[in-house]
Amino acid sequence: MQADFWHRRWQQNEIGFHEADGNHLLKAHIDALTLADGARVFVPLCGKTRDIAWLLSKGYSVVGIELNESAVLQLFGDLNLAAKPSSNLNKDTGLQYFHNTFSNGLTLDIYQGDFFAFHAKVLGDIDAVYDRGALVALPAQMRRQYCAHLLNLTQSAKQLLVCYQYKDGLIQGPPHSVSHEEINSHYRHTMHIQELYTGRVEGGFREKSEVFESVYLLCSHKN
Ligand SMILES: C[S@@+](CC[C@H](N)C(=O)[O-])C[C@H]1O[C@@H](n2cnc3c(N)ncnc32)[C@H](O)[C@@H]1O
Repeated sequence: MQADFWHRRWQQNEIGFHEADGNHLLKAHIDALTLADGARVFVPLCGKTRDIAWLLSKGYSVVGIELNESAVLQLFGDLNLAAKPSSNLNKDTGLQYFHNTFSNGLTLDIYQGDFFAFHAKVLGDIDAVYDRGALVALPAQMRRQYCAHLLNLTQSAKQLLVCYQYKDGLIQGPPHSVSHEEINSHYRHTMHIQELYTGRVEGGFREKSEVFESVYLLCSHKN
């Protein structure tokens, strides 16, 4: 059901969530993640986000997962890279794998398929998570499962999380409104949650101006 919704969006090119210049909050707050050169950043539900190009340009490797094949092909096309799946469907997960190693040694690994079928051993080691448009893309009943799976997959890696908030019924999600309280309820047991920024979304969404965006830094209690 959910999958059909997203495949239709991509097929009909209804991708208003895609930002031609990437996300300004990532650029403003990346330093909060204190990443080492060459760090590997996981971008769940990545679409064809230009944030991947930006992360690569800053010297980070990127691993992403995206449901829709056309989105993955467009992502590689936008990066002027050949998009050839490296192997057939992974038998355990049903995921296709697209890979590129750049001349500077950075890597881009994109898995195409269902995030909920992704395994920690396929993902490998990562240093941080960047979630923009992933948690907020999912309906309320899936968000708890998403957060639990994300923590599991990434062994509670530190995370930069971008969320939107608006009054009930102002617009029809996605993006869904995800409150600070809800983020606490998903992550506080495992992660320390720091709100780095909240402000109005410039230009609003669908002609509604009362929409706010927030950035959170999540760090495991263990670190
Ligand atoms: C709102 S878009 C955000 C994309 C990207 N993060 C961005 O900021 O442009 C959500 C994306 O999640 C993908 N998606 C939805 N459910 C998914 C799932 N279960 N597994 C993998 N990707 C999924 C959709 O196809 C869509 O491209």
